[in-house]
Amino acid sequence: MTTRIGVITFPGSLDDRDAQRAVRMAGAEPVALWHGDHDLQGVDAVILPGGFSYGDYLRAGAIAAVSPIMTELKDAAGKGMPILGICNGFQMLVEAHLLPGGLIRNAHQQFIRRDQLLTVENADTAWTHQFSKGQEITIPLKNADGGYIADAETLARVEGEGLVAFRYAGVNPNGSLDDIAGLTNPAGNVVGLMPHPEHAIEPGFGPDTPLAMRSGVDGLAFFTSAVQALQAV
Ligand SMILES: NC(=O)CC[C@H](N)C(=O)O
Repeated sequence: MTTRIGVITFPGSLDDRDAQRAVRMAGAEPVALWHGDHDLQGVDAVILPGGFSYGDYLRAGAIAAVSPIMTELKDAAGKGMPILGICNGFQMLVEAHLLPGGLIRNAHQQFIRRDQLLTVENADTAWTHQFSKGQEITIPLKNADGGYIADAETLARVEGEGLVAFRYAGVNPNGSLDDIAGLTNPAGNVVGLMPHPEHAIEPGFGPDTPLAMRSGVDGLAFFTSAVQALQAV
């Protein structure tokens, strides 16, 4: 049976089409979902895409986190559905308390765009199991509000329970605590990260370092991991 992965579009989403394309390239059927509907259309997994939902008013992701479809999304998350939040989608997941902590303005106060080296810290989630722990991958980063924060107690829990999915390697581009670039929930079905795997799925369209040095396709395994996990059920 075809795996169907929904991508929710919010007012101000930018990367929903790119996420749909990544789903298609991973061998699944993308399903366009709308933030204002109370309906996940029976999909097997959901992606919250990057962008500037609601213009990043209040805080990035804060208004999207209380939009109608989040009721159904939270319910599905609790039942184990694979959910991936990319950049603005990661911001939504923390604002919706599906992942712990918060995301604030980059420490240097600038929007940043760079090809970012990451270390895979948790390869035991629905979206990362085709990687191996300690693997280094390059994924594009482009945001203004990527600084990860958490109080001491939350950070100790995040580290102690192995909820760090990705860390920035080489440089910390935004002042994130413990170099945290992405998180998983304890069950491993909900994953969020600031970099954009959907922009690194095809040679020539990914990170802009010489292709001889880097494949530019490190992002594809996020999507094929979820498809494989769902097809194994
Ligand atoms: N690329 C994005 O998704 C941007 C996310 C968010 N609006 C920020 O600037 O931090």
